[in-house]
Amino acid sequence: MFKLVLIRHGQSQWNLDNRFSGWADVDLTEQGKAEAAEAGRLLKAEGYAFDVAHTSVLKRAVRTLWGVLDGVDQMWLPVITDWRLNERHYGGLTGLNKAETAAKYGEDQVKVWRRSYDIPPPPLDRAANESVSDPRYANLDASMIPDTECLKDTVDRVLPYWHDVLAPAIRSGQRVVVAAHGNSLRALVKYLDNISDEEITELNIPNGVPLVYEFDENLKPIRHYYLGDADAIAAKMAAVANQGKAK
Ligand SMILES: O=C(O)[C@@H](CO)OP(=O)(O)O
Repeated sequence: MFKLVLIRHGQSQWNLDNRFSGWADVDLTEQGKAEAAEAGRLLKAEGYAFDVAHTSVLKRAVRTLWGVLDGVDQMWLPVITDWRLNERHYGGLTGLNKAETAAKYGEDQVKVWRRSYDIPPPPLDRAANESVSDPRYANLDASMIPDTECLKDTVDRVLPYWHDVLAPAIRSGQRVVVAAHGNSLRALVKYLDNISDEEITELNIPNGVPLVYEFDENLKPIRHYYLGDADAIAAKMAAVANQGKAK
């Protein structure tokens, strides 16, 4: 049996401010750092240790990974950062307040932008897209840098990472931890659990909670579960869903 541990970053400043984040490189709040540390403690208490760690090129995920690695006392572990694990690009919504956007365009429209499988938010103008000149993406062909993404677009970049990097590592026996984002993890989980385009609209991933996948020898998922208090996790998931309400 193979195992994989996924974790969405802890609370970020823009999660707290209820702003669309996407590729904006916002940091964790103190609560977010505490969530990462708690996740590390939980993993240590449950006997987890890893051989390799993967994360995005965004500091909220990187710093969450640091908290996890500190908790399991493996800060020496190889860490691979890759843009393909980044949050979904939120296009022209980046930086806007979610509740204000819902008040302006309606909650249904905001749910379409947040959770529909194949309808992207309005794109950024290329000239306003700071990622194009950001050195962290310098090795990427400019045509690969999105101006917006729907979940399907995110699936299209996350799945090659799964097939080319993560799955071979797991199959070779490596114990892998991945610290990423709400929507890059939704993209991966959609594939792993064969979730339909309709059902994925209702899936929300909580901040800073380890999500364990167990696979058979063909890397077919046997089961998955979050580590931690079930009621607290359910409340965190509901809070994510409710961020799109006008209030
Ligand atoms: O703002 C974002 O980038 C994401 C994750 O924080 O939000 P949402 O849950 O609205 O897709």
